[in-house]
Amino acid sequence: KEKAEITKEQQAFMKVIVDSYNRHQIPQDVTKKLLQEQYSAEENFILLTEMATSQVQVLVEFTKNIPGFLSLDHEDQIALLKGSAVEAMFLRSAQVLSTKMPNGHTEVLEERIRNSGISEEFMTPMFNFYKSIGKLHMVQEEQALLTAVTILTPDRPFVKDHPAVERLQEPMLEVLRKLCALHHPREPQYFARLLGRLTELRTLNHYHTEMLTSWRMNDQKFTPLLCEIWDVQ
Ligand SMILES: CC(C)NC(=O)n1c(-c2ccccc2)cc2c1CN(S(=O)(=O)c1cccs1)CC2
Repeated sequence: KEKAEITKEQQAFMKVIVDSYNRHQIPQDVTKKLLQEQYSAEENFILLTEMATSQVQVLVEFTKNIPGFLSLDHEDQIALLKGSAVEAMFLRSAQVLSTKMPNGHTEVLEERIRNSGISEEFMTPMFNFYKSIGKLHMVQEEQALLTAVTILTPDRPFVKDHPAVERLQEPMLEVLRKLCALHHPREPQYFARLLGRLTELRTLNHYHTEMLTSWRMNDQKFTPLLCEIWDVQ
């Protein structure tokens, strides 16, 4: 019985992460811009650059609030951020798309993303991922914890102290497991399905690297922050 109950300290721990997750939303005006009048592919690209840049800023703030993160080795902190930035961006994108929007808005948003200079071959895996996340109907706490679990993945490139990262990720996974049981009582495999999405997310890293090189061809500009976090230029 006690295995299923979320303890008092787990509640407090989760509250810190969920509050931080909710506090660091992407400014609605940026998403609103994507929904306004017709844009050219170039303008859509610039809007996505703006959104992705602001999401990285939000990601850094959220990560700093993860209990214990700031006591990790500083170089490992950077390695975790850089290693998870693209996955966190796709996870956030999926969450934005799966949030209830006024009818028609999701389609417009999809249209803008499809017409932003991203080659067709990356659209399919990207939108498949968005759909597979949408089908899970995650509650906010699950979204926040899944993002924190993604950031605290010990086997990122250049991470030196794996055990220290595992020690932070484990309690997150434990709370996430209990949350899944609590919010999806009729789906005993829900937690496993959630973690399965993280595997799908990793494949998007590869597509993203390919996207970047294809963009480099027709000299699309990124912001200094995106270049820094993605190791481009
Ligand atoms: C919410 C934010 C984080 N999402 C976002 O910026 N999106 C979204 C997106 C998805 C659903 C709703 C709203 C937007 C689709 C794509 C991106 C960014 N990337 S990118 O970072 O590779 C990029 C390419 C060119 C410049 S930046 C490309 C694909």
